[in-house]
Amino acid sequence: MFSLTELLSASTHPGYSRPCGFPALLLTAFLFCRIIKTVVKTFKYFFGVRFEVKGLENFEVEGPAIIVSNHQSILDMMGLMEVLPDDCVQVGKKELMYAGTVGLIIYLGGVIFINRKSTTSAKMVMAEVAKTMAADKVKVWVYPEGTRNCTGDLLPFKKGAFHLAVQAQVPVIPVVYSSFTTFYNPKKNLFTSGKIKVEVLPAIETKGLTSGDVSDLTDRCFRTMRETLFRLSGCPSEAKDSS
Ligand SMILES: CCCCCCCCCCCCCCCC(=O)SCCNC(=O)CCNC(=O)[C@H](O)C(C)(C)COP(=O)(O)OP(=O)(O)OC[C@H]1O[C@@H](n2cnc3c(N)ncnc32)[C@H](O)[C@@H]1OP(=O)(O)O
Ligand SMILES: CCCCCCCC/C=C\CCCCCCCC(=O)OC[C@@H](O)COP(=O)(O)O
Repeated sequence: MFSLTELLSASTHPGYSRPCGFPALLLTAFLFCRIIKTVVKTFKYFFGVRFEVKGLENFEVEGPAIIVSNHQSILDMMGLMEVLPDDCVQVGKKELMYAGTVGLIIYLGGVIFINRKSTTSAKMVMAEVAKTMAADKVKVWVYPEGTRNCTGDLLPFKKGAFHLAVQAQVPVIPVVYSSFTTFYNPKKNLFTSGKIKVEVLPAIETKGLTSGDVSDLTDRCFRTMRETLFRLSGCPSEAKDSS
């Protein structure tokens, strides 16, 4: 079994054999994230983006948790830094690691890389995270849509985050960002000034749940987050449901 620290350094290598010392990497990642957070939190003033955050107290669960949120664009990185708990790492696609300096920074920031093209490999990495996140006392942030989506609605959720929560028997904390559609053009990556509402929702417990409950848990989170997305974006859910 590997500690999350080892996994962070080895998750991109088959067999996870790269050895690593005491939690230096994890601690470095947390420290690094704090610095990144401080820097990125200033970006909003240059970009004219405002954040209105509610429900931060819902992060205050005892021990680790899985955080799931909607993922619309690169702008989410600003939104992420507005609320990111200090003891949290993200799950990201492995391609990001090869993105030059940004890749290196993300790597040092503690991102757990998965291969989306190989369910078996992604499941293996996540199973290791499930085993070790309690010992390492970390929260893990997953984008359950599995890709960026700026349509004003949610894509169907992938199940990895929810398997992870059930395997680790830790709560799921949904976080919802209002739609960027009114001020962001994803094709041109252009945006005007705008306000993003963020809501951290109450934790959903998974104690006692088994793999047979994962689909229901996924649906429950999806419905709650979709309702919240429509509410925060000021768009009536009835209209969306009938489309
Ligand atoms: C300069 C600044 C620097 C800053 C430095 C600091 C950090 C700065 C922030 C960086 C931030 C990065 C942000 C990255 C943002 C992305 O990279 S988002 C993209 C990557 N993330 C994801 O894809 C996560 C979501 N995806 C999943 O969870 C997917 O389920 C997986 C694990 C990838 C698998 O993919 P899939 O096969 O397409 O998915 P799915 O249909 O859910 O599963 C297939 C089957 O396997 C089962 N299954 C899935 N997962 C599991 C599992 N874990 N265990 C058992 N069974 C499973 C399912 O139940 C399903 O079976 P059935 O229920 O249908 O029978
Ligand atoms: C355009 C202005 C941008 C302002 C915000 C700058 C914030 C900078 C903070 C950190 C930058 C480095 C982190 C980059 C992480 C990129 C995360 C991302 O969005 O990856 C895409 C991935 O999820 C899904 O990929 P696809 O949608 O499937 O392909």
